[in-house]
Amino acid sequence: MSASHIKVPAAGQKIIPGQPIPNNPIIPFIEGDGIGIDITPVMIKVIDAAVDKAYDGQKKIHWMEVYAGEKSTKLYGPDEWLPKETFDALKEYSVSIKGPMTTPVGGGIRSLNVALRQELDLYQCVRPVQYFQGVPSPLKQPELVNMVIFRENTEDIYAGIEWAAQSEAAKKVIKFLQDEMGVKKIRFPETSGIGIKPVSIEGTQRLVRAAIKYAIENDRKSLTIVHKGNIMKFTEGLFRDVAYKLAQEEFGAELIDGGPWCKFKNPNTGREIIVKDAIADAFLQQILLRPAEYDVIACCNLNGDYISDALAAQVGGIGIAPGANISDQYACFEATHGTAPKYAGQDKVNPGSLILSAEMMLRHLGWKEAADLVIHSMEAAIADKIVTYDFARLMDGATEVSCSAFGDAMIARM
Ligand SMILES: NC(=O)C1=CN([C@@H]2O[C@H](COP(=O)(O)OP(=O)(O)OC[C@H]3O[C@@H](n4cnc5c(N)ncnc54)[C@H](OP(=O)(O)O)[C@@H]3O)[C@@H](O)[C@H]2O)C=CC1
Ligand SMILES: O=C(O)CCC(=O)C(=O)O
Ligand SMILES: [Mg+2]
Repeated sequence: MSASHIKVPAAGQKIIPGQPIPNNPIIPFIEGDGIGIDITPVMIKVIDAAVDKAYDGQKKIHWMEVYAGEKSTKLYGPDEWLPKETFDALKEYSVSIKGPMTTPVGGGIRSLNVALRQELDLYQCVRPVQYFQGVPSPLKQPELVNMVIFRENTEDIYAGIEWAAQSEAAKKVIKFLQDEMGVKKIRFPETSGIGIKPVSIEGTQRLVRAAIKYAIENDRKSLTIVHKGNIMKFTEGLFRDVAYKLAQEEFGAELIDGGPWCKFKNPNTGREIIVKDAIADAFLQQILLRPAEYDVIACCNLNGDYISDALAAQVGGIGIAPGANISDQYACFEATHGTAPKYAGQDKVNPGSLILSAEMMLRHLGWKEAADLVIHSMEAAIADKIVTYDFARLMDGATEVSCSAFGDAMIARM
């Protein structure tokens, strides 16, 4: 067994699900690879300042570093990408935040990000996409973009069940498909890699249920089920059908003009919530041309990955796109973007995405006042045109500042 490297902060208290949030919670964080080294300390500094200011020193997060990715291999040993004590800490302390982690393309290790989501069963990937006044955008009316993506986070082709072309395993699977399943459509069976796309009724139900509850609690006007069910009938098509059925059976939605669209009244506000669907390719053009028509989005894992970055681009890019991975017990907050390796260690990139992920975390803890301060100070810095390179290159008259200076500009405006 490898040595322990996690130092538990002496003064903090554990968050225990179902119990009130202590004033001094211990929050584990993973610094992350690549630009993790730049954005994570800035996020911590900004969040500490917001909490201190909002609660006059009465509340304080006790950050506890836990290790994954490249940093972990240096501490624990060359093959220790996700040590057991990291998993254990993320579970034990229940609310955490992480920087991005590298996944090599083609070969090498499988995604540590995906492994974490699977191991903790963080089945909801929640990514709000909203416009901040003054942010550069390719849209004429970016203020019309206000969506929240609920991406299924544990299933789909993203789960990484696949076999390399020409491997014994791929040959075996292809032979099984041909001999026992009557499959005749594999165009080049000798040289095909094979991937499996599991999409389940339970997995879809729990994700869509969470999305609809969110729509109710936040008085949103519609839920759009985004899928490619015309082509992948028994996976993406299943996702669509199960989502509609759940809206009807659990939330009392009634068909509109014979369906499949349906609607129900928000029990809290009496406002109608429309449940509709869109095929993923057409959806990607609609969100550019008619963003106001979309609100809460529910989709399978891979579609959610693509939609997240595409939508982020409409309101400033992935430098400012936050996210949360949530289960019924645990929550692990993380930016939408990756490790942007060419910028690593340059104190250059936008820390906004991770800061806004932490802002979601503050709201999750019920620390609304501190979360509001984060939003207001970011809006104020952007309004003063003090921005990192990604915004500066698209804005007239902007002052380009470093990653850490942007954090300081936020703190100065709290
Ligand atoms: N959850 C996670 O941990 C994720 C991990 N990854 C991993 O990250 C690695 C790199 O992936 P890659 O495809 O390059 O995608 P990245 O998201 O890392 O970066 C793509 C581009 O997005 C822009 N960008 C990203 N982050 C920021 C930021 N904070 N501020 C400003 N601009 C930013 C940059 O654009 P520009 O060049 O125009 O300046 C960058 O080159 C891969 O190994 C991938 O698997 C990817 C996504 C999520
Ligand atoms: O795990 C990775 O490397 C990529 C993950 C990703 O792009 C995402 O979850 O949005
Ligand atoms: Mg992605």
